[in-house]
Amino acid sequence: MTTKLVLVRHGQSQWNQENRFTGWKDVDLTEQGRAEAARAAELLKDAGFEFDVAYTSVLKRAIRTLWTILDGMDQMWIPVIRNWRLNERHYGALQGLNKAETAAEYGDEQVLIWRRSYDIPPPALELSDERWAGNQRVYRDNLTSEQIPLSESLKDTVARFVPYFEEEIAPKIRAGKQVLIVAHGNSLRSLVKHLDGISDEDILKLNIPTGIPLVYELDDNLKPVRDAYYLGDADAAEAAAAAVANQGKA
Ligand SMILES: O=C(O)[C@@H](CO)OP(=O)(O)O
Repeated sequence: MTTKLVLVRHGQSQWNQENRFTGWKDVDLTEQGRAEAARAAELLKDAGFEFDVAYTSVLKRAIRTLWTILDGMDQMWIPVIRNWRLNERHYGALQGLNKAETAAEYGDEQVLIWRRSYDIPPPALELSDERWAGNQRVYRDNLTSEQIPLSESLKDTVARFVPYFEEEIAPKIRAGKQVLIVAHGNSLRSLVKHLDGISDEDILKLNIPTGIPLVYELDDNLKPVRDAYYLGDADAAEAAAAAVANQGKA
């Protein structure tokens, strides 16, 4: 049996627009981001998707994207599960800084390592930093202090998200349920790495554009039976991914 799994990165956020490292900062969608989410709904509706369950993070840019997609598809009734394990990779002390300005200060190469390397985390937050996620009820009440990151590499994101995917989401896909996951650039990179078996080196080159549904067709072992593909205009998706790559240049 082949089952489809759809991944969507949230639409453009306020800090995407301002080109700032975002991570766990809970910024909302821009008008353009809302329009991207509405367009994603159209593409999914036109392709005939009927979802059984949806997963998202506890960050509003992803939640609102999911709401907009389900609203546009008239499938708002399906179960929605929010979990912090789908959150964006924590960007540590870089959260809030402008990416191009950071590249001008530290160099494009260093910013590429912070943004895209597999196992090198950005500089860590101090526990006393007001940006520390433990100051917010959503994390203080639901996570242990060890689970609240001060910074995360992609490897750390894989370690918190992929086991959740395997334990919670994979059984639904194996049972033939049509699953929608709305998450973030780097949390989705960690899942794509897992599904496609991308090496630690090659994952550096992978960029995911905002608001364009990425479709996987998976066999019973959750191996892709063909390359995953973006719905809609493939050239536009490729150009949007290239633009994401360029955000970290001076
Ligand atoms: O800022 C972030 O949290 C992410 C996603 O928006 O950015 P980047 O593409 O630089 O990893």
